[in-house]
Amino acid sequence: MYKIMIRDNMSPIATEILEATGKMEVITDNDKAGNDPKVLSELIGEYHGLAVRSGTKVTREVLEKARNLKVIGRAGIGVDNIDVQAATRQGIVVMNAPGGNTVTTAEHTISLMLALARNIPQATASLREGKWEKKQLTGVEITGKTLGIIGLGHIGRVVAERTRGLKMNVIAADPFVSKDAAKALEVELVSLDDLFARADFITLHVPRLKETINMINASAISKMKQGVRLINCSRGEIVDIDALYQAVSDGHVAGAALDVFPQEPPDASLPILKHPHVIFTPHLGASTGEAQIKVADMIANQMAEYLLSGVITHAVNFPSVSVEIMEQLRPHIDLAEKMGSLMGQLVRKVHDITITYSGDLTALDTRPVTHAVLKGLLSSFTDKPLNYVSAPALAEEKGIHVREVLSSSKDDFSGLIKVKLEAHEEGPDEIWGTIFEKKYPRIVRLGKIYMDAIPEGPMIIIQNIDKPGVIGNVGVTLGSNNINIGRFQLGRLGDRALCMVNVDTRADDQVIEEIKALPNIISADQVNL
Ligand SMILES: NC(=O)C1=CN([C@@H]2O[C@H](COP(=O)(O)OP(=O)(O)OC[C@H]3O[C@@H](n4cnc5c(N)ncnc54)[C@H](O)[C@@H]3O)[C@@H](O)[C@H]2O)C=CC1
Ligand SMILES: O=C(O)C(=O)COP(=O)(O)O
Repeated sequence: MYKIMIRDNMSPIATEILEATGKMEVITDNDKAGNDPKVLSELIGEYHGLAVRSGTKVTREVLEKARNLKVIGRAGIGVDNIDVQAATRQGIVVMNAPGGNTVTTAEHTISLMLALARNIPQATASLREGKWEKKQLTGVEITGKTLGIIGLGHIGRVVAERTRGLKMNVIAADPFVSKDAAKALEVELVSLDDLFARADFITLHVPRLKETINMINASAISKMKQGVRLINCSRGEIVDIDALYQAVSDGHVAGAALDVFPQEPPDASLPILKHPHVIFTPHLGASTGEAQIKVADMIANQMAEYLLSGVITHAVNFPSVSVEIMEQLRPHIDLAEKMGSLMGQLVRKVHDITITYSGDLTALDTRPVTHAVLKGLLSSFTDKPLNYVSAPALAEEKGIHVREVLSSSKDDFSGLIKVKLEAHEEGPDEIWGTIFEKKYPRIVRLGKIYMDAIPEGPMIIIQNIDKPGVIGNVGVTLGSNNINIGRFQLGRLGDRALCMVNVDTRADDQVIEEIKALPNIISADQVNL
């Protein structure tokens, strides 16, 4: 049974989906850990899965205690409340649910823009106080006004489409969107400075990144039109809240609508909370029944699929692969891990790896196969627990440079994986592998010598001078030590030969030393695959 903790008032559909697998015990914990990572750290140890929204801070401190955790599911988009780097290093998959709350958040943005334009929250409060302030609460029309969208991604695009229908002139700044893509949306793509200079309303839809934190600061605001109105449904840290307060106070910014805050919930003493031209919602962008069902349904299914079948979708720290592609990749992933492992056991202190894919493999997403090579290779370099998620992070930590190449060269195999190492030591620097008949793994070359070897179980790899008697001597040595040979594969190039011997039981070090001492032997190593 897997133990899953669900937090942050997620839709109950998540629990239903996970429990329906019959293999998961779900604990809903909305209160116990509150917002305090210390309390969560004490609880997390026994859980295999954790599902959260934005309320839970999954910090390094929490992750250090998460010894059984395999997956964190974010029922929403932003994963900035999760230390993804620390999770990756620990091999924990972090998944989100892109698209599930897009429309709802775009609709909230437009609601806030209209409420801001027509002073609706202020008018409600005024009436509640028994006043009738028609003159003071006069608003502005949005028709014909220019809306500047910063971040033309999922949400930005829905906002663009809907606000064009409201007869706004929509411009956008996003360095990662092409002019053609924007044109297809009938949006004019402009520079950030241009957007600041032209927009009557500005709405933010960028992720929280080091480049976007405080992007709306005093200097940015000074480039905006007098009387601009700002809407923030992205993340609180994108706006320098003190600079915004200053700008609404001196009238440069006519008003602002904030759904998100640098600290959530914000301290009640935050000055901007009292400003009459600023309206607020408590991070409600994604809070509709419809969106919450969609994101909870997505994340629960993704988490179950990963825990039960190893299929990873919408992970932010691992390439996402569909079930069908995973089925095609699976034999290659297993082979790649064995190839990496074999090389890791033969050659230590690697500093550069080039993995070349050719044939059928080039049509697939080969990134998971690369992760498998690294996992196999690095498992013999570390005693830390390692999996497909953490392997690239560990390679980076060890300063190993990894290069992936898709080759169109026609080899004699339908799909070929070549792993070439630059190592600090002597030894075969290259291994080639393929899959026969869609399921049988084969090593077809080691170093410069072609082979036909099955990578499984204990194997003895021998390099020798190609002279008579070597095979007989190796056979006698293994036989006299009661080690049965399963397969004995040979290859040669010039006067050099290579034996890859599958043995039924692992040989003691002393047997390997005996083989090394035989005539014409250059090297003998035992690996376990
Ligand atoms: N208030 C709420 O409840 C919600 C808030 N969000 C926030 O909204 C953000 C955006 O969500 P999506 O549209 O789904 O994400 P997305 O990833 O589809 O779009 C983000 C866009 O920002 C652009 N971008 C990145 N850096 C930029 C920069 N320096 N300048 C301009 N553009 C830049 C990207 O190219 C991308 O097109 C999320 O990251 C999340 O933080 C998301 C859902 C609900
Ligand atoms: O999906 C996101 O990024 C959101 O900000 C939504 O947050 P929530 O799940 O409503 O706490």
